[in-house]
Formats: sequence, structure tokens, C-alpha cells
Amino acid sequence: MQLLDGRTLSKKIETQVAQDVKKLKETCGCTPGLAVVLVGQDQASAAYVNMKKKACDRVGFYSITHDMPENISQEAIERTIISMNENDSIDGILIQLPLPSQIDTTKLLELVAPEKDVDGFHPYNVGRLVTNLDGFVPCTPLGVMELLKEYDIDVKGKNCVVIGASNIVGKPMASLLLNADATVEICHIFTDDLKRHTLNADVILVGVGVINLITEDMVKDDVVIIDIGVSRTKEGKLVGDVDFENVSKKSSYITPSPGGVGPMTIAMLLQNTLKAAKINAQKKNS
Ligand SMILES: Nc1nc(=O)c2c([nH]1)NC[C@@H]1CN(c3ccc(C(=O)N[C@@H](CCC(=O)O)C(=O)O)cc3)C=[N+]21
Repeated sequence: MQLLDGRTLSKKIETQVAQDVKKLKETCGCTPGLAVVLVGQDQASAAYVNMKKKACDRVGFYSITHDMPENISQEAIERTIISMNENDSIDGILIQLPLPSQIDTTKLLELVAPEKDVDGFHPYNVGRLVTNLDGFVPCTPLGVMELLKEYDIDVKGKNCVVIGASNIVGKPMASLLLNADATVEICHIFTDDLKRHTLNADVILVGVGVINLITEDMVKDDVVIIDIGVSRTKEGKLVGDVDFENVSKKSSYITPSPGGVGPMTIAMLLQNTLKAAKINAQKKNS
């Protein structure tokens, strides 16, 4: 069993991004800029946004957080997004999810300029991903693909079982795997007999937030396990969706959680923001 170490790879990527930022500053005087919209007092959301901001600082990005109260109106958030769309010092816009229930999330995601959509949630970028065209790809599934690449795990022709069908993780994960010539199954909350699917999997990618959803009796020998789940136990410990202790004995590769996919998500946000900044810098020069 080998660990897929997201913490180490994310540091490597950060170093590369920081170097590119330096070059960009030297060649055109541009500093990549990320705007984050954070609504309400949710502790986990605030903690994630703080981690993203710190990562921006480490690589030399400019970043700004729009901290908004829980009871903010739809219109007020829309005005903020429009002003970020028009702001030349902002290359990337991220709306931290989930948003309070009075807010129409879909409408906001569609308002973000597709060329600043570093989360890859705009339908324009979703369509580009599905058709295998270049665009912005959601950070978590993109980070998974980077992790597989780093360890030379080729999914071509392999049976990949994605568990979870969200727009943020499961669906883009499935698209990326399909674009890499994998055979893809998408399982979700209504799937009958999940085990029937997982037992056939060469690679299992699970992100649903159910502690110990995947147990050793559900996987075949030498399976590759990508644990995208994040939950907290009653004791406050951060855990994934996989019974790591027992499943790891049967697997060829496995991500720890924490320390696997999580840090890669942030590294990909940096990479996407850098990509947006480079495109903007080119536009400025021409
Ligand atoms: N618009 C939007 N984009 C997102 O990318 C987004 C979001 N909303 N909402 C919430 C989820 C969650 N998410 C994580 C980021 C980093 C870790 C991460 O680095 N986790 C560390 C542990 C962190 C800790 O110790 O708390 C790890 O797994 O090792 C986890 C989860 C991004 N999200």
C-alpha cells in the first residue's frame, strides 16, 4: 500500500505557482488577484476561506474577502460579483459554498464572468469540461487528477467508480475520468447495492461525507482509493468516507483524509487563479 500524499504534492505545486507569480510580476507588473465572497458565520466556511487566503499570501497573490452577513440580500451579493467582474485587479472570483437558503446560488454562479470562474462552476465552463475543451475545472476533482498523475496511475480503460453526484465534485470528477479514457460509473444516494459496484472498481473516488461508507468487504485487492469526504467525528477529529485502517490493507494506493485531496483543492485554486491571471496579462500586452 502506498499513500497518495496530497500535502507534499500541494507544496510542490505552490512552489511552482510562486515562481510563476514572480515571473509574471517581472514581465508585466501583474499580480494575480483572487476575490472570495463569504456569507454568514459558518465556522467551517470561514476556516476554509482563511486557508485559501493564507495560501494566496504564500504564493504572492493579491486577495480580498467580501465578508457578508447571513441575512444579506441576493441583490447585494449580485452587485459585489458585478463589481468584481469589472475590477481589473481581480483575476479570479470564488463564492464560498454553501450559501444561506434565501440566496439563489445558481443565479450567482451564472453571474461570475466565465474567464474569472476559478472554481469552474459556471455552466459555460461545465460545458467546456464535458466536451473536453480547455476551461476552468473545479478544484477538487482537478486536484485528484493531479494526484493520480504524480503517482503514474493511468485510469485509461480502468473501471472507475465515482460515489457522489454533486455539481462540485462527483459530476466533474466523472467528466475528467471519462476525458482520460476511463470507464466511469457514477453512484449516489439512490444507488441500489453500492457494494455490487465498488467490488468491480479498479479505482474508487468517494466524496459524500458519510463516515466509514467504504469498508474492506466492499473493495477488491489492489484497488486505488481516493477519499474526498470530509466529516468530523463526535470527538472533533477530521475523517473521510473510507474505513482507512482496514481498507488500506487491501489497496494498492490510498489517499489519507486529511492530508490527501483537501490540500490539493487549495493548490488547484492557486493554479486556476494563476491561469486566469496569465490569460489577462496576455490580453493586456496585445
Ligand atoms: N466555492 C467553493 N469552492 C470550494 O473549493 C469549496 C467550497 N466552496 N466550499 C467548501 C469546500 C471544501 N473545500 C476544502 C478545501 C480544503 C480542504 C483541506 O485542505 N483540508 C485539509 C484539512 C484542513 C483542516 O485541518 O481543517 C486536509 O484534508 O488535509 C478541505 C476542503 C473547498 N470547498
